[in-house]
Amino acid sequence: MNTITVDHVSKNYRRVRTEEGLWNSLKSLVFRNFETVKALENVSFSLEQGEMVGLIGPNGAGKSTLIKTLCGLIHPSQGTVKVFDFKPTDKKNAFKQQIGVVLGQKNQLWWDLSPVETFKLHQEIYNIPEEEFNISFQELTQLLRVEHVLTTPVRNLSLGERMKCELIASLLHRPKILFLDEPTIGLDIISQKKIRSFLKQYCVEKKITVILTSHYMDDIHYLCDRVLIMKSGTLFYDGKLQSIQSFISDYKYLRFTFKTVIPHTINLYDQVEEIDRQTLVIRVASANAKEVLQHITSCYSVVDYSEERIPVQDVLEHIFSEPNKVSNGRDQHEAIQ
Ligand SMILES: Nc1ncnc2c1ncn2[C@@H]1O[C@H](COP(=O)(O)OP(=O)(O)OP(=O)(O)O)[C@@H](O)[C@H]1O
Repeated sequence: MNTITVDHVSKNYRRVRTEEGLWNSLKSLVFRNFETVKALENVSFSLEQGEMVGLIGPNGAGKSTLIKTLCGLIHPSQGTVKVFDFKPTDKKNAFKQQIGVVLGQKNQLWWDLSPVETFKLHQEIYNIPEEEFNISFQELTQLLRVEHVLTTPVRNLSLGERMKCELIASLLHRPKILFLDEPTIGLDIISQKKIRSFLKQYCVEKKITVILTSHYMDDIHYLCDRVLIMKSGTLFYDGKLQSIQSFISDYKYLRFTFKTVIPHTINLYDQVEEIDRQTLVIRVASANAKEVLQHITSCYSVVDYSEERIPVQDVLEHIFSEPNKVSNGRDQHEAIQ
């Protein structure tokens, strides 16, 4: 069953455009020039119950706009969004009960209250029965190991402790969908790992549908099989994370291990990715790979050779820096058909 259906959604913002200079700034107080920003353009996809999906893209790609549209915070300019059977912008209480939101850069915890006081407030807001609240509270605080900070004012908590409490606040009412916008931002590696493994364990067990926005690819790798890549407001790619490596077919990585130290005479071709005493990894255009391979193996003493998959990070860099070329489908391969 689909929990989220986004059907040909576009969102345009109108914003004031001011020209440079004092005179133009003054003039714009009276005569306003507006420009339209296409933050989302014809975006369609659907998610099934329990799917964990990574939403990635460069700055300004439209990720936050999409999350806000799904939460009902903004109206789409065109198209429809359905979350279960709800239209998010109707903001029905029954809809709000189904979603949890964590925005890494914004607090939902009250700064001067302790976490437990905010959790009690959430109990009131979401009308959570006492017994249900106690069970969720125990389970979440134990899993995230925050029992020792529950009565400390939020302003005195570390970033990691605060983020764990943010997660608890968003899950106490047992939502079926969780929107996570940069949940590990600014955390040290150990705290990032703890939050990731908690999310994996908890969300898989409870079959919670998760949309995760993160600039840390480790989060996406660990938690999401499927990724939605946004670029300039369009859904550029929708498919398995592993499949994006085959997205770039125009170059390859070749790894050579030489019998002796790499000779100075060697032509390093397109690009050296890694070079050590006896090891060389080069990035070559796929069309030239065979010729390069033949040349190196015939001219030099190579003891080992392999073709390597292009790291996901490099594929993304390539996608983000390329001029827009939309591949809007379930998977790159499906999209092209
Ligand atoms: N309230 C707004 N009014 C006008 N333009 C906006 C508004 N909010 C966002 N935009 C514009 O819409 C585009 C998409 O912005 P959005 O915040 O959705 O991108 P994003 O992918 O979340 O970026 P980031 O990774 O930097 O958070 C950007 O060009 C942004 O300047």
